[in-house]
Amino acid sequence: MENAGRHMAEKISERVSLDQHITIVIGGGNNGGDGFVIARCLKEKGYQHHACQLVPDQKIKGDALYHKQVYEQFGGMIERVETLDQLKEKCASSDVVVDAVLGIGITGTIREPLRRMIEVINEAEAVVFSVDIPSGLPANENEVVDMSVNADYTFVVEAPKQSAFVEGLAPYYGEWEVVSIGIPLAAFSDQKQMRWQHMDVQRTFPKRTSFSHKGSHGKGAVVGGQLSMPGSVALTARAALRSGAGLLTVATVKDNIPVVANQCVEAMYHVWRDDQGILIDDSVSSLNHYDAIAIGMGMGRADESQKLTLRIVNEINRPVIVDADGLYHIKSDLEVVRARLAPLVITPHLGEMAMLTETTIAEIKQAPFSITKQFAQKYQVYVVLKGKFTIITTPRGEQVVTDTGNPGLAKGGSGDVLSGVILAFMMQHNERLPAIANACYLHGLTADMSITSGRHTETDLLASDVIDELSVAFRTIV
Ligand SMILES: NC(=O)C1=CN([C@@H]2O[C@H](COP(=O)(O)OP(=O)(O)OC[C@H]3O[C@@H](n4cnc5c(N)ncnc54)[C@H](OP(=O)(O)O)[C@@H]3O)[C@@H](O)[C@H]2O)[C@@H](O)CC1
Ligand SMILES: [K+]
Repeated sequence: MENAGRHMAEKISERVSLDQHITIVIGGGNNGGDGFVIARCLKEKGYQHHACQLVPDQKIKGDALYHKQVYEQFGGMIERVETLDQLKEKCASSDVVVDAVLGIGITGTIREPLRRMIEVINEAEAVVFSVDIPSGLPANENEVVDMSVNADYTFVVEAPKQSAFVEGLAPYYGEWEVVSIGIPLAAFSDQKQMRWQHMDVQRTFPKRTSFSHKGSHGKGAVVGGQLSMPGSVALTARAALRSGAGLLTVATVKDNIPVVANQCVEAMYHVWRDDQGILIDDSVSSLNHYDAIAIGMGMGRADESQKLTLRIVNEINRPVIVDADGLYHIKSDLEVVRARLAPLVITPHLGEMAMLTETTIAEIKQAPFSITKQFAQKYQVYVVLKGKFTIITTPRGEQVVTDTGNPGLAKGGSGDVLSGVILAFMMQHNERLPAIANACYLHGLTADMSITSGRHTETDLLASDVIDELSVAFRTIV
């Protein structure tokens, strides 16, 4: 509590000047305890502040009581705020409100008078900094907001909670950052998701050596494309080559080859359907010679495509990434997926995940972590649930989140590019989770950097621009 409060006071002082007035609103649990530490640290720094206790004295116990007493011993004054009018007056005379009323220990609907007090905080013009979580907001997904502080900024203790990544709940946090208090992540319950960050990419990204040759970076294959959609496989292939694939073969229908080859001269080509549209048998078995295979992009939903997808999932003992139309094909026989032993990565967006799990998009938005975890564990697959936050789940149920990317990626072709980056990274990395998480992180970072650099806007950014800009993001980690 001392560490948490001290770090948060430090963060507050980076954003608030000494002539601004701060009110710290304090509740009865350990979240309130953090509030007493913050009040003492801000006092030490010379801030004009009011520490307002919103609950009766008997509610302050344990560590929180200890820190209340320490604050008082330092000459701090605690004001007991009981009425809404008293709270309104305090908020009106403050530039900043520090919200230490309720943390992750809430149960049930928010009781009075705190409920109306939260409304008062939200009506105030002051900037609101929430301690750990906006007061009243559920920490986990799949819960509804009864009454919550609408924070401008939240200092999350040690690890973000699920609600920070759930569409309907995330906005209450405002901007947020993690305040580390030196507790290992493993000590947290699994409701606290791990955000995959830049330092994780730097830590896990494989190094290329000067003795590298094309074979040592893996041979990959991209299987997909039908006559009306040659672009998808080309995007996946180019993204894979730009992401370090040593050798890449595109298996597509015959008439596509000249079109795709024109866009991707570095790849090799293979026909998977003959002139009558019939699957060529040895095109499946030959895939066992590759280090990883991506399938489904621009593939169409014809029977032959379905047959090919299911045969690859069933017969190929190399890592396989299934995207786009391939996801519809595996849905037709998920038992083949469950029976498969080699790694399978699926990369659905919300609609595809709803289709796979026979739920609705609204249900997935409400409980993305538990729905994907259930599916990943049941079918023993890696799931990349794409969205504003991308949730990556392993067959064992471990989950990480990447939060790079922007609306510029919400366009046709982005998924094809991501599949190509995942394919290439899986060819170069022995561990699956870092390979996939690094791909998602860097794909999003590329889109972000294309916009912050001023070279593109969210409106004009194309999937092929992201391929061309990958080097900018890669340069930040090598
Ligand atoms: N995790 C860590 O390692 C660390 C955690 N830390 C901090 O501890 C926080 C969690 O603390 P916590 O467990 O004491 O719970 P907390 O959120 O303060 O809530 C309890 C209070 O809320 C009240 N209350 C409950 N429901 C209510 C309702 N519906 N409506 C109204 N009131 C309600 C309840 O009242 P009661 O039921 O007793 O009447 C009680 O007073 C965490 O968020 C972080 O800030 C850090 O200090 C450092 C290390
Ligand atoms: K809070």
